[in-house]
Amino acid sequence: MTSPLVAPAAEEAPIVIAVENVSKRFIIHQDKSIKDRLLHPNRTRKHAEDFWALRDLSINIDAGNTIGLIGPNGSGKSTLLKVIGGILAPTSGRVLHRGRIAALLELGAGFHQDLTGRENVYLNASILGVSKEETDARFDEIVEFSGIEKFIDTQVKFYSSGMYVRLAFSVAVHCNPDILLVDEVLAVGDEPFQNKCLNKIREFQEEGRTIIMVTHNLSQVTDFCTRALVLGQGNVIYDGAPDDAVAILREGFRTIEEASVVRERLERERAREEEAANRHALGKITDIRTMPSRTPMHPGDDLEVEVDLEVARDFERWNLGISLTNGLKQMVLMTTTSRANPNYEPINAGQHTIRFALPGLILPRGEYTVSAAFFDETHFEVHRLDDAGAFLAETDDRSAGMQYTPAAVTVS
Ligand SMILES: Nc1ncnc2c1ncn2[C@@H]1O[C@H](COP(=O)(O)OP(=O)(O)OP(=O)(O)O)[C@@H](O)[C@H]1O
Repeated sequence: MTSPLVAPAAEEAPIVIAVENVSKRFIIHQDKSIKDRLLHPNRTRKHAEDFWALRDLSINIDAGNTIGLIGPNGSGKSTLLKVIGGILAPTSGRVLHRGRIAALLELGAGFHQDLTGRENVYLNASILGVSKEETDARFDEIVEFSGIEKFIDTQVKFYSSGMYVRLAFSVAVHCNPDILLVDEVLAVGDEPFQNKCLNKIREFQEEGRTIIMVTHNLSQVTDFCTRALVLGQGNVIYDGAPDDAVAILREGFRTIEEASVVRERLERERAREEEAANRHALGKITDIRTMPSRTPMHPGDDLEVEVDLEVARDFERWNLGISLTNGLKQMVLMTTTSRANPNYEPINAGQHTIRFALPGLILPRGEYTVSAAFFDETHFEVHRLDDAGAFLAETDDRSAGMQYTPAAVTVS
């Protein structure tokens, strides 16, 4: 059973729940096959089989964390939560905890069917260790939060599942728990109530309380949890960052080995992203200016493009490309420093302006923009700036399309 942790921990966030080598066995009774029954008619119709819902789990949970327990159906989430809450005894191992636990587990658990909502509030609160006087003081708040004032004196057997959850959640959160255990039950409430509960959970987080939630709503895990455990066949197959836990679950992995393959891949991806972010920080295109020899431009006019570049280190080899795009988002021309001048110089850390001269452009009528991208020695795109420096081109309409030419015609 769950027992109080004895020695207070010295570190800042003490361990409030310690699951130590917990296993849970259920005995499943199954009907025997027809053959078995014919061969042994006098024996019982059922045979018992051991089923291990939890297999030697050890988990420490620090105060102030919000833990998401996720995993496929039947992976042991609810069983683990019940063992932590002291509702189920582990077959072996033990759970230690510090502080008051409020558990919102199975629908209606802890509620007595023949008692009214009011009576159940007192019953539930007393199970959570709250005195009658304290419950008296909080009663109105509990009922108001639940939003079921009209039914508070009705026997709970007439409640809808949503009404149960409203009252049970309200009692649990108003009993000042240090640790709140929430099973999927919240999904039963309507959306406004779910939001109210989630806001309450946020409040609890800010107050430094510990929350463990079982949910199939994976966005709740990434939005709310500071840590997530993925269970698979009674084992913890992942314990760590909520984003990774969700990725592992989404990819359908069920064993520790399979999950570790994904974890390694995620770590590699993260390292690559980090490296890319570091490299992106090395250069920035801050401005692009276009200077046509005439505005609007006419066929045969020259265009100058200036790109302001700021780099955080020296670059021996580098490249900067510009492209002209028309109003249909088609690239009509591109060039780079390496194309325009294969012998261009290295650049030092600091500010630079790169000038491109584009003489004698013959552009169809329309609006154009310029994009620029800066590449390092490995051709990695450090930074790009799209669709800056707009300018207009004008023609005498002697031709149309992707090209302009001053078309002439004779008829013979
Ligand atoms: N009282 C019980 N008797 C026998 N088997 C049980 C009992 N409670 C749970 N189990 C079995 O233990 C396994 C784990 O169940 P549990 O409810 O913990 O899973 P879960 O991960 O919460 O699943 P779900 O996502 O479907 O809620 C299941 O195979 C279930 O059938």
